[in-house]
Amino acid sequence: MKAVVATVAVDNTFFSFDTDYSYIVPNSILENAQIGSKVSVPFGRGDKTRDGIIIELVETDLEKSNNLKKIKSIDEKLLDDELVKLAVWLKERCFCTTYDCLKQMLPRKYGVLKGKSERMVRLLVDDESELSQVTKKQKIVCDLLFDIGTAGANEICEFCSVGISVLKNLENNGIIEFYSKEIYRNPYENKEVLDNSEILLSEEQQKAYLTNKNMLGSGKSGLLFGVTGSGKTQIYLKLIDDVIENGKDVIVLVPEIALTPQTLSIFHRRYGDKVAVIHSGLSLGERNDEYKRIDRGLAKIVVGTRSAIFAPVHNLGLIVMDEEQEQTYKSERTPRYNAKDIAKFRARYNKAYFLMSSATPSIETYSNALNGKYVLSTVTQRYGNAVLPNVITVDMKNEMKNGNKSPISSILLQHLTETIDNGKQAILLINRRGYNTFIACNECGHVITCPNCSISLTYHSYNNRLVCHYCGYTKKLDNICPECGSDAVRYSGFGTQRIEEELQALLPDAKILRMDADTTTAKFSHEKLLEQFGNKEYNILIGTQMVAKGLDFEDVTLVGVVNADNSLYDQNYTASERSFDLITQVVGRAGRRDNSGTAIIQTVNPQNETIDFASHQDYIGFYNNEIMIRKLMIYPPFCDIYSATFTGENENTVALCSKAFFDRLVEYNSDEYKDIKLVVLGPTQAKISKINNTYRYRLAIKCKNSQRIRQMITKILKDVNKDKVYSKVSISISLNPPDIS
Ligand SMILES: Nc1ncnc2c1ncn2[C@@H]1O[C@H](COP(=O)(O)OP(=O)(O)OP(=O)(O)O)[C@@H](O)[C@H]1O
Ligand SMILES: [Zn+2]
Repeated sequence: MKAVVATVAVDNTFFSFDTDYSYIVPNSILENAQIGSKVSVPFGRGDKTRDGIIIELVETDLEKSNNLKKIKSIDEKLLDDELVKLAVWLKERCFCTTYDCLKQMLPRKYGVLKGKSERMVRLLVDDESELSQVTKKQKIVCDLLFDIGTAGANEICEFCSVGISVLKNLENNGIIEFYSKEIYRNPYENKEVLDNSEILLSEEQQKAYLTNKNMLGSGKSGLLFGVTGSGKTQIYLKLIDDVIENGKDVIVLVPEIALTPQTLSIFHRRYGDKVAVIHSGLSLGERNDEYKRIDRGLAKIVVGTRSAIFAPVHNLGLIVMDEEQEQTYKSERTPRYNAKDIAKFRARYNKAYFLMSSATPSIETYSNALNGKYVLSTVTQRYGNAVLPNVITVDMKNEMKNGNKSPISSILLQHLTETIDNGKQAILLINRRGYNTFIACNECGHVITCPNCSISLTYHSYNNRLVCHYCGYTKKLDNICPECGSDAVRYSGFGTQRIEEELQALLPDAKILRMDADTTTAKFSHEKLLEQFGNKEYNILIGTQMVAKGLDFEDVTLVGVVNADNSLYDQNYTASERSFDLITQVVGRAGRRDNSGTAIIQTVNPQNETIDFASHQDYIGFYNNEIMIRKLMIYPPFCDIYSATFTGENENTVALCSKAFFDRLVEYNSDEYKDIKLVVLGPTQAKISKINNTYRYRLAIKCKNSQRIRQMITKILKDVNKDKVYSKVSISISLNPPDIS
């Protein structure tokens, strides 16, 4: 006698115990059992019912399967074979359970919900480790929000079977917040196609387009590298036209939906209701609707953030990743995947093509393009008559010497005045929000920091409070030093609010728009503010990095970087790359049409190489310099880095846990895993050693990523997890994270 045995990924199991669970498929449901089917299974000693997904089906002898439990009931097939294979592949790389991976692809899990709610809820914390004190019910709510970003308050109560008081308590603890949904303009309002005119490419654009067109159907990856304003969007729109014409589906990934309203509207105008949009601002109901439209083939083009890479398209032909260098493509939550790796997997599986696009590609990507792993296409000129802006670097040390104490140099002020007089617009980048960014006691030198985090507090003028940008702690402003009691507390450092105030004093008639996390608390107010700026209701837009990228405004002729030094001295190996990217991108916002543009970069280090390369928009120069440093110091792409982060409420236990991990690592590496070459950095306190009363330690392993090393790390994790002493420490492993400090 034969029996069919299913391998089932079961919900809510622990990584340390995760194996593949086998169940007998009873004859009564055999007909419906498929890979990707949702099932209910008995689990554990009490045989409690759990959800699961079938990931494999095999026929065996009945005797061999005698002691197996039986599947209780079966539901519809929720996932294509492709996505199930992807989950299994991902699980092997992300140190989590198969179900953790499947969950990324299972929006229909929430499919029972109907209706839209106006009152929305979103998380205020980024990391699960910050949730150590929540109740069981609160945890269910947080897990849901971690999965999907935001949801309606009613939806959450219904879905998690909790009362509104659970949400209220989470709100009181600063873990979630309520917001009204009205501010968000429904992207699907405008469903008709408004503009499907043929795109006429310039000669250079055409060449890049043809290179990529040749790659359709190859299963491979490519890089479209073109200076800011070179029309990369136009090139991939034309590719998308081709793919759609061939009856295939497209996924377009963007770094953040709220910051790319312009890109989104191009897609809506061109493809109408063939576009599905997936991002974390959708309610459960909306998300569910979008997945249905994709699944049924009504939507052919999925535009979305990182998680849209898991969209259930059935006939994938092309994946485009816009601004491929952005860190948002790397998930720092379980499963800690990089959307790029998923894109490569899906391109290979479907014989589709994966195209990355950027004016400032990541060092790894450009290196892969040079060594032939990716197909490289390049656009060196701006489209039409537009030229790259003229760049002026201002040495702020001289400004000081000449008696100008303002954060706005005289040259920048003069250009701002001229720009406004000419009826044009300016964008100013300032990297910090708030008013003063540094508060210390003149008497004893004490720096005022957050009581919950190892972070200095920022002064916000609008509510006259000190605020922690990590945990949201706030405190009323007073001038008394908490350490020595003197009233000599002084405020320094410039944030966006301070710059706004200074500018308004210098240019009383100017209409100034400030955009940062404080002015855009409602997620989609970005869109509205940008629209107002586009309608020329303002002369100057000032903001944090959210004003630096992707914007395409005809009348912006001046760009200013108020303090180019802010991000340069970060301890991370990616620091120069990030500064170069930010400065190049913001400079690239000026003079994108017929008007020539000017960019003014203020710095106290005019000799700094990164600033110099960025001011010339010299990516190749920057790359050649940076790749040498990476090679010398052995950093990616010359190695891979696994970083392990240890977090918990008791600092001593966290430190000991990181040490235990380290000891195991050394032990295994000198014995069973002797063949693996690696270098360990740490363990040490993380640069931000405490967030929301949770202590953080770090360890980094430089190595060559392989199945062997993943096996070794898995073994160490299981060992350490089994030790009860460390049961309250959570360990997360991430491959090549942008931040290892
Ligand atoms: N072939 C074309 N026909 C008409 N307009 C074009 C063409 N190519 C580019 N443009 C216009 O030039 C401007 C810049 O193009 P686009 O925004 O695509 O550049 P980009 O390379 O994506 O820039 P960035 O990297 O700075 O975001 C846009 O307003 C776009 O409409
Ligand atoms: Zn804090």
